[in-house]
This record gives sequence, C-alpha cells and structure tokens, in this order.
Amino acid sequence: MAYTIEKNEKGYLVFTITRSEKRNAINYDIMEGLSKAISEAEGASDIKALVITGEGERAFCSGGDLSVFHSLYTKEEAYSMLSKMADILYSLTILSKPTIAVINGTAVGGGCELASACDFRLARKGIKAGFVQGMQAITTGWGGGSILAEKLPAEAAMKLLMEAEPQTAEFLYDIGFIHHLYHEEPLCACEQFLEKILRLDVNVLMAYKKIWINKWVESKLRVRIEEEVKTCAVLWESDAHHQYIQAFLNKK
Ligand SMILES: CC[C@@H](C(=O)O)C(=O)SCCNC(=O)CCNC(=O)[C@H](O)C(C)(C)COP(=O)(O)OP(=O)(O)OC[C@H]1O[C@@H](n2cnc3c(N)ncnc32)[C@H](O)[C@@H]1OP(=O)(O)O
Repeated sequence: MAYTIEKNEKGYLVFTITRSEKRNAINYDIMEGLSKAISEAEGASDIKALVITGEGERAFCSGGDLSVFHSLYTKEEAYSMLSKMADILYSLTILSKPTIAVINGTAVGGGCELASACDFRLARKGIKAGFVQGMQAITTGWGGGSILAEKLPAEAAMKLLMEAEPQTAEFLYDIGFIHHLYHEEPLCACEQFLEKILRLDVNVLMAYKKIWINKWVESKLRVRIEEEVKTCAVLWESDAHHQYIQAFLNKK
C-alpha cells in the first residue's frame, strides 16, 4: 500500500503518503487512501483533527503521478482524473474538523493543492513549495487555485499561481501560506502545534469550522472548483502540456 492511516491516542488521525521513492506523487491508490482517511476523520467521534504528510525528508508531495497520468491524452480523459481528485480536495476543505498539512519536504503542483485544502500548513525550514503548473502549460486542476483564493489575499495567491515557481518556506511563511516553520521531527512539531487545539471538545472545534464551511458553501466554492477543473482539462490536451510530461519522463 502506498499510504498509511494511523490513529494517534491524543485524538488525531495521520495520513502519510509512503512513496518517497516517487517523491510521494499521487496516483489512484493515494486518492482512495485520502478518501478513506477523510471519511474516517469525519465519522469518528474520538478524532478531533486530520494530519496529512509525506514519508521521508525529500518530498511532501510532487503532485500527480506523471508516470500514470501521461496516458490521459484528451480533455475528457484528463477531466475524469482531475474531477476525482477535486472531489477529494473539496471534501478535505469542508471536513468538519481541523486539518493540518505537515510539509516535510518539497511540495509542487498538486502537492501544493493538497496542502492548500488543509486549514493549517506547517513546513520544515529549508523546504521549497510551488504551484508550478503554469510552467507546464496547465493551471491547477484539482481545485487548488480556487481553494487558495479562499485562504490568501488575492495578490499573494495570484503571485504564487502566476509566477509558477518553487518558493522558500520562509517566503511562504511571510505571505501567510505557511503558518508555522519547524526544524524538529515533523510529528513532534505537529503535536506541539495541535496541543492547544486538542484541549477543546470536538463539538466546539466542529462549531468553529462550520463558520468557514458555511462561507465556502454560500460562495459556491464547489461550482468554482468545477470550472477550474474544466479549464485545466482543456489545457491538458495541448501539445505544450504533453511535451512537458514527456520531457519529465524522459529526463534520465
Ligand atoms: C497531475 C495533476 C496536476 C495538478 O492538477 O496540479 C499536477 O500535479 S501538475 C505537477 C506534476 N508534478 C510535477 O511536475 C513534479 C515532477 N517532479 C519534480 O519536479 C521533481 O521530481 C521534484 C518533486 C522537484 C523532486 O526532485 P528530486 O528530489 O531531484 O527527485 P527526482 O526528480 O530525481 O525524482 C525522484 C523519482 O521520483 C519520480 N517522480 C518525482 N515526481 C514525480 C511525479 N510527479 N510523477 C511521477 N514520478 C515522479 C522521478 O521520476 C524519479 O523517479 P526515478 O527516476 O524512477 O527514480
């Protein structure tokens, strides 16, 4: 299995992508695992928070697994994969409990979208992260652009998306994308960050989270994500994007 789901006795669930040899790229197996973790965190009354991280120190997540998704050629084929993951990221965004991305290493492309869908982002000092999709002739295709627009001021979100390059954790902290920088063991850092939150009753946490969920539902975030997915699917079938994928896969 390419992931683990572990329940911590302090009341949180940890989802870890365990494909460090592929820089924790997301394939269909990981998508299924994420859905499971989200349902488990939603349904279990003794779980107060969901933590998402990656195995090792090299990468949090390198986005979609290009060795699998290179076979998606047309916009219809791309849409089917993109919308599947967009559904998952939307359900992560509106999960009724707090969610935390522990960015243990590089995060690029869809890896940044995954992090954006969490309420809090912790990053190891020295890592880099970027919405690099623009350099690959596509946009964010899992809804991460629309989600980012909810989390950052417009100019900060636009800069990240439109410059499309990896930024340092320190820069991302300064603009508010990262909420805490750590240098110790990732789950220790996470536990320290969560300590005060976990003291509260789960119903209180859920009541507070509802304030933002209501806002996202009322502002039709789901509809905006769908539009983003469709736009990306159209760009996906361009020659420029297919050339990027081939160049990455042939780089050795
Ligand atoms: C598809 C959805 C779309 C979205 O909607 O957002 C996206 O996610 S687009 C973004 C897709 N991701 C990428 O383009 C990132 C590609 N990877 C990299 O740029 C680099 O690997 C890295 C993440 C910056 C890490 O660099 P480094 O530490 O130097 O590792 P390597 O490059 O040597 O990679 C090691 C190993 O892992 C394989 N790998 C890495 N990323 C992916 C990936 N996204 N898909 C498939 N495989 C990936 C890489 O090919 C190497 O494999 P081996 O050569 O077999 O060792």
